[in-house]
This record gives sequence, C-alpha cells and structure tokens, in this order.
Amino acid sequence: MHKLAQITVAEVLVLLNEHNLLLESQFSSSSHRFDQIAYNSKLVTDNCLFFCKGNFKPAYLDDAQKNGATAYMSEKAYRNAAIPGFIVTNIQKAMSLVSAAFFGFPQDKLPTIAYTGTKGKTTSAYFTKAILDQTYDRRVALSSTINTVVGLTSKDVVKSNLTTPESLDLFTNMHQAVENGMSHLVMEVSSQAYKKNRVYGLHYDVGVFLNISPDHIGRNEHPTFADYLHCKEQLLVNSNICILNADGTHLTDIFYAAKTTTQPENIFIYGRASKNQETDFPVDIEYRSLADSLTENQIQITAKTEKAKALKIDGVYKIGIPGDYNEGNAVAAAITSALMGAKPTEIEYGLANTTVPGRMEIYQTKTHGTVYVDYAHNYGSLHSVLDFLKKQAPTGKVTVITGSTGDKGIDRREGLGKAIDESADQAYLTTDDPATEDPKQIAKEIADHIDTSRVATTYIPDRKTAITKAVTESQKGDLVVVAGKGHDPYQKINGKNVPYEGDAAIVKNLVKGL
Ligand SMILES: CC(=O)N[C@H]1[C@@H](OP(=O)(O)OP(=O)(O)OC[C@H]2O[C@@H](n3ccc(=O)[nH]c3=O)[C@H](O)[C@@H]2O)O[C@H](CO)[C@@H](O)[C@@H]1O[C@H](C)C(=O)N[C@@H](C)C(=O)N[C@H](CCC(=O)O)C(=O)O
Ligand SMILES: Nc1ncnc2c1ncn2[C@@H]1O[C@H](COP(=O)(O)OP(=O)(O)OP(=O)(O)O)[C@@H](O)[C@H]1O
Repeated sequence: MHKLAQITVAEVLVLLNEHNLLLESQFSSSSHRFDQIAYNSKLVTDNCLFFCKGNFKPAYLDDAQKNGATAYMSEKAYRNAAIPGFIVTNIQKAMSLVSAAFFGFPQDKLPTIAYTGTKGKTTSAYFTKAILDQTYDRRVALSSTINTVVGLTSKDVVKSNLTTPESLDLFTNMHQAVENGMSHLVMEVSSQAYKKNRVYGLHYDVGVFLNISPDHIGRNEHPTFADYLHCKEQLLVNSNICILNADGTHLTDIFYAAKTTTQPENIFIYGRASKNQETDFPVDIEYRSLADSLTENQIQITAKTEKAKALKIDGVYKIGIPGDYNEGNAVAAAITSALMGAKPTEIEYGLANTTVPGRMEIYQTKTHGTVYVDYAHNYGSLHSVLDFLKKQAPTGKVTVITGSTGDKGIDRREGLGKAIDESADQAYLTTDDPATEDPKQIAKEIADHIDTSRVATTYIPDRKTAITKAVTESQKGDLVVVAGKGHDPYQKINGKNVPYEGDAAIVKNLVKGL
C-alpha cells in the first residue's frame, strides 16, 4: 500500500525497546525490511507488517498472511501463525510509533497546528487553513472531521471518517502531504485520539485548547469527565507552543498541563475583554466584539503582553461566519497563523472568507424565516447558537429541529432539551443517527427536559418531513435552526449508513420557492 517508505525488523525492535513496549520478538534475523504496513487484512499486500488490534479475530491474521503479510504485531501471540510476530504491551502505541518511523517522521517536515476542545475545532481549523493558504500559496494540509486535504488536486481532498484518524492513516496522510509539497498541517485532535493512542509520540508545533464542557462521556467513550479532560490536556503536553482560551472553564488545570512541558514564554492565553475569568492568569491577547449580526461579526484584537505584541496581530477583523462563539475560534486561528508567519492582511482575508460546511450556514427566504443549518449537537453548542440568535432577533420565533445520536453521547439528550427549553419557542424532535436505539425514545428523553407547555414540541420521525414542516410554516422574522447533522449524507441506523439527502441539501431546495 505505501511503496515509498520502509522499515527493518531491527528498526522496529529499537523503537519498541526504547518505549518499553516489547514483550517478545519471534524473528531469527533482524535485517528483513518491510515494504508495507497495514491494520486491515483487506489492505495487506506483499511483504507487509500487519497490526492486529482492537476487536480482532484470528481469521483476519489468516487473511493477512494470504494477502502477503510477512510479519505481525500484536498484544497476543498467535502460535499457529506461519509468520513471526512482535508481541507488544500496547498495540496502539506501538502502531503509532512504527507508522511514524515507517514514513520517515513526516511531522518533522510539516509544521503542525493542532486544535482540541469540545467545540470549535473544525471551525478554528478551517479559519486557520483559510489564512495560511494565503501565506503559503494553498499548501496547507488539513485533517478535520469534515475533510482531509493532503495536496492541491481534487483527488487529494477526501471525506474524513473520524475527527482524528487512526495513527497509521494519520502518518500516511502526513507523508502524502509532504510528498505533495504541502508546507503545513492544521489538524483536529479529539480526546478519543489520545484515549486510543492514535497520536502517540506525535508532537505539534502549536497546540490550542479551545474549551471543555461535558460531552463524549459514556459507553465506548470516556468513563468520567476527569478522563475526558485528562485526554484533551495531552495535546498541550505534546505541543511546543500552547494557546489557551481564558473564557472557558478549568483554566487552572489546563494551564498547569501546558506548563508541565512548555516554558511560560511559549504559552499564550487569549480571552474576551471584560469577561470574568476563572483565575487571574494574565491574558496575552484580548478581543472585543465590535459588531454581531445574523450574518457576520467584527472583532478587535489587542495584544497585552510583550510576547503577544511580537505577533503583530492588533487590529479589527471581520468574521464571515456568524455566532459570537466564533469570535474566540477566529482569535485562536489568528494567533496560530501569526505564529506560523501569516501577515495581518492574510489573517483579515482568511477570517472574512472562511466557510465551514454545516456550521452556521445561512439560508434566507423572501417570505418565510431565515434558516440556519448547524452541526450543534450538545448543550454547549446548541445553547451557544440559540443564545446568539435569540439576542440578535428578540422578536422572531426560534424553531429548532433536532434529534440525538443513539448508543453514544447519552447525556446530549438532556443538554439538547435544556438548550431548547432555555432559548427556543418551538421544537420538532426527529431522528439523528439512532444506531440501535429507538429514535422516538431518544426524542422523549430530549423532551423530558423541555417545558412543553411553553415550548411547542412535536415528534416527527422522518427528518426531511420535520425540516420541511418547520421551514414552510415559518414566518418572516422567524429563525429556524436545523441542528445536528450539517452535511452528513447518511443516517447511522442499526450498523448501516443509510443514505440521507443531508440537512443543508434539503434546506437549500426548500428555500428556493420561499
Ligand atoms: C467500535 C469502536 O469503538 N471502534 C474503535 C476501535 O476500533 P477497533 O480497532 O476495535 O476496530 P474494529 O472495527 O473492531 O476492527 C478490529 C481490527 O480488525 C481489522 N479487520 C477488520 C475486518 C477485516 O476483515 N480485517 C481486519 O483486519 C480492522 O482493520 C481493525 O484493525 O479502536 C479504534 C482505535 O483508535 C477506533 O478508531 C475505533 O473508533 C470508532 C471507529 C469510532 O467511531 N470512534 C469514535 C467514538 C471516535 O473516535 N470519535 C472521535 C470524535 C469524538 C471526540 O471528539 O472525542 C474521533 O476522533 O473521530
Ligand atoms: N467555541 C465554541 N463554543 C461553543 N459552541 C461552538 C464553538 N464553536 C462552534 N460551536 C458550535 O459547535 C458546532 C460544531 O462546531 P465545530 O464543528 O467547529 O466544533 P468541533 O469541536 O469540531 O465539534 P465536534 O467535535 O462535534 O465535531 C457549531 O456548529 C456550533 O454550533
């Protein structure tokens, strides 16, 4: 699969020993050189080192051998295998280290900006790419929840499966980006990426901690909030320069995580002017909102400390995506881009011209309400969106169409109900990605947190029908928020990705006649 890179048994052994991961080596010679690495037996070709990981079945190893694997790596020895194995204590860590080495440590040739946070990762990453694309002639690679970009042609842009890919895939992408002459990488790092060691051993030039609020806690994700926070903080421990948002919660914890490996002169704290911060950490960069509207924002950025002044980003910037919470995302992008060499004019252009698919997309009508398609799918995000819209249009009716995911993020149901209860006038509860659960039951669990005597709440199982009803029945001045799925072209139902037109596509068609 990956012809341009190679690694020998000896090199693998050195790496595993250095990191105390090796339990047993089944090799008689250490000079053998692998031409391929893979963790899916279906992708194995000649002379491949095959990683056995996760919910693994021995049949996959048989399959891998048939397809050309000449060795395997696993936490468990398969004594019947015809090929030798590296037996390790942690396959995810080992795979990440070996993948980086196999591709010649592409991170050394690709300065990387990494974003973590419960909300705003994708938006901030898109802002940053839009700015740095100006500075570096579009040569900025991207690893985001929406798209992965490793080059300049259309075949170098693919839809992502995960927010942060499996380590082997991540290093493959980074290698490809380097081969394609890309100059930088902007990436999102999820807490799961740390939990599953997908980025083990990877160091970033700049790491940004945007915010944290309870999410991703439950079966298959994080057992507790403390675990979630700990995983997210690992980004800072692995970054040369740390950027922290003073407006969020847990700043003390987050600051000390950054400080464990980063000198104070390389820690930058930004915050909204006049906001009460949790601690008295001095803010390096302050921003204030000059204008908010239903279509865009304007902010003023002011450096407060010497190190921040050196970035030369003081000024007024227009932000093309509405939502006051996007102001913080934009400031983070301005700081990281300046650290990577962007000029204020490039920052200005990037912030004004970024669009993010499914994030506060606006669809205007002539005779009905204004429709927003937004990815908000938990309390923090839906509350931010509704709170912002309610402030902007205090007289219009706010209608929300949403469901919630099944089998994960169970606490989102309460959060979505709470956010609707606080700021909406009407809600259509519908189907999101129900997985193996009953969407009606999920909707009921959302509705349990809404005072339905005040917020008119209706359950309509078919998502397109719910959107159509809400949009066509809206009146001029009303705001309709289609939340949770953005551009997703499918609904995850019972283990299958069932094709779905997509919220944005449905709304785009609907508003044509309105
Ligand atoms: C169901 C589940 O929990 N899967 C996770 C798990 O996968 P796994 O290794 O057990 O994979 P598996 O599908 O059971 O297969 C086992 C192995 O057999 C191999 N196989 C399989 C079939 C075959 O024929 N041959 C074969 O060799 C597979 O390639 C795989 O290596 O461990 C992997 C290690 O990193 C995860 O990537 C993966 O996350 C799934 C895909 C997932 O959706 N995770 C979500 C929760 C996630 O990570 N989300 C975050 C965003 C959320 C956040 O902000 O925190 C993200 O980064 O996207
Ligand atoms: N800084 C923020 N604070 C609160 N809400 C935000 C913030 N930024 C974005 N949002 C809201 O969260 C939604 C998702 O934004 P975005 O995709 O940028 O975040 P993310 O961290 O990548 O999310 P996810 O992990 O869910 O993919 C947006 O559509 C918006 O509703």
